[in-house]
Amino acid sequence: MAARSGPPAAAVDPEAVLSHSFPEVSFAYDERDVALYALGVGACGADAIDEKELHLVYHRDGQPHIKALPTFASLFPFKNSNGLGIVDVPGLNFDASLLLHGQHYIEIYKPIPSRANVVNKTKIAGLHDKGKATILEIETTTHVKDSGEVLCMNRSTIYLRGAGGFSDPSRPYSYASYPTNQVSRISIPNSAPSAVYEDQTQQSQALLYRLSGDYNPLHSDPMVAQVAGFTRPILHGLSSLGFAIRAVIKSFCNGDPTAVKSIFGRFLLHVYPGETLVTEMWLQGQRVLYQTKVKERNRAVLSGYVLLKHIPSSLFDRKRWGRM
Ligand SMILES: CCCCCCC[C@@H](O)CC(=O)SCCNC(=O)CCNC(=O)[C@H](O)C(C)(C)COP(=O)(O)OP(=O)(O)OC[C@H]1O[C@@H](n2cnc3c(N)ncnc32)[C@H](O)[C@@H]1OP(=O)(O)O
Repeated sequence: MAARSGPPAAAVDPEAVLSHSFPEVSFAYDERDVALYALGVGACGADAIDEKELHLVYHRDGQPHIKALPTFASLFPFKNSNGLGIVDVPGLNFDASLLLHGQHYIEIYKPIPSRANVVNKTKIAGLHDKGKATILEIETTTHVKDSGEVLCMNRSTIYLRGAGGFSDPSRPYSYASYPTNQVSRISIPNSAPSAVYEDQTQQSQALLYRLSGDYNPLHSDPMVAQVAGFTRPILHGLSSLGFAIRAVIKSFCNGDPTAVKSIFGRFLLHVYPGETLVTEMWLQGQRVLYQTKVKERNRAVLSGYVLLKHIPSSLFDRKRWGRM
């Protein structure tokens, strides 16, 4: 994504932003993309023959195709033109070097195939003036090109630091086209988590993850990271989300990536590649609440929930015995 030069002009014209329509975008992906993504979110990172994860990166001849993680779908919005497709939105002036990913929501309607020709339809789903920042929400629905079957929907919440203050502070502008309770910040239970999963990110994690399609230099260029206020390049929010959702799938779905219906995550703080992610999880009916902390700094960096299609029967016993 190219940064605009100079400070943002009086930042946002909501009418112009909301009337923008995005072009449809077609693209294809295959198993190589699916496997590369899985490595970028740590699959088999601790054990190259992990029986709950090898199917995410490899399949032997005669076996079914490798399986796509549900969060593989989070890459689809990055196929939109001009990076994220937001650089050219009229009436939206912002400094791209200050952009952060704030939240992400995914609905999965069909298991994500390991290869497909697909089409993105994108629209603006939200715009909020937070004074010091503007929040822009982009919704991308992806369907299979030939059949028209709808696969998934991504709603990306983008936090544009320094671009707010375009409305009356006593009645700040806020628009959303969806029920906001889908993505409200979750409260972490006081009880002990049902499961805890620890994962080590690699120093090269962001350099590997970017090859899946988010080439924002914030994650690779030390100078750009410094301008954005970080001591060094930070990990993509969607890579951290991928780590957390892998933890849920391993802990509650016996490694089956098709068991997930929807996913929500709020990025609370940046992660530096090389840090250790500890994901605590609480099973509440079909929902798994989670919170991911960076072990080295003991800070929460991500929290949210995963809605499962059903509670796997193997969990009934484990639930009875409490903590896994
Ligand atoms: C199409 C695909 C698009 C995807 C684009 C992504 C491109 C990627 O390359 C970019 C990345 O991956 S960046 C890395 C991942 N993200 C991060 O590391 C951000 C971590 N979070 C933060 O730093 C702070 O929460 C921060 C800075 C976000 C907010 O902190 P503060 O400024 O201190 O905010 P605060 O004063 O607490 O709150 C102000 C108002 O904003 C709301 N808010 C806060 N954090 C939010 C968040 N994470 N997401 C959404 N909204 C958020 C608050 O609720 C508050 O609003 P209100 O006053 O109405 O309650």
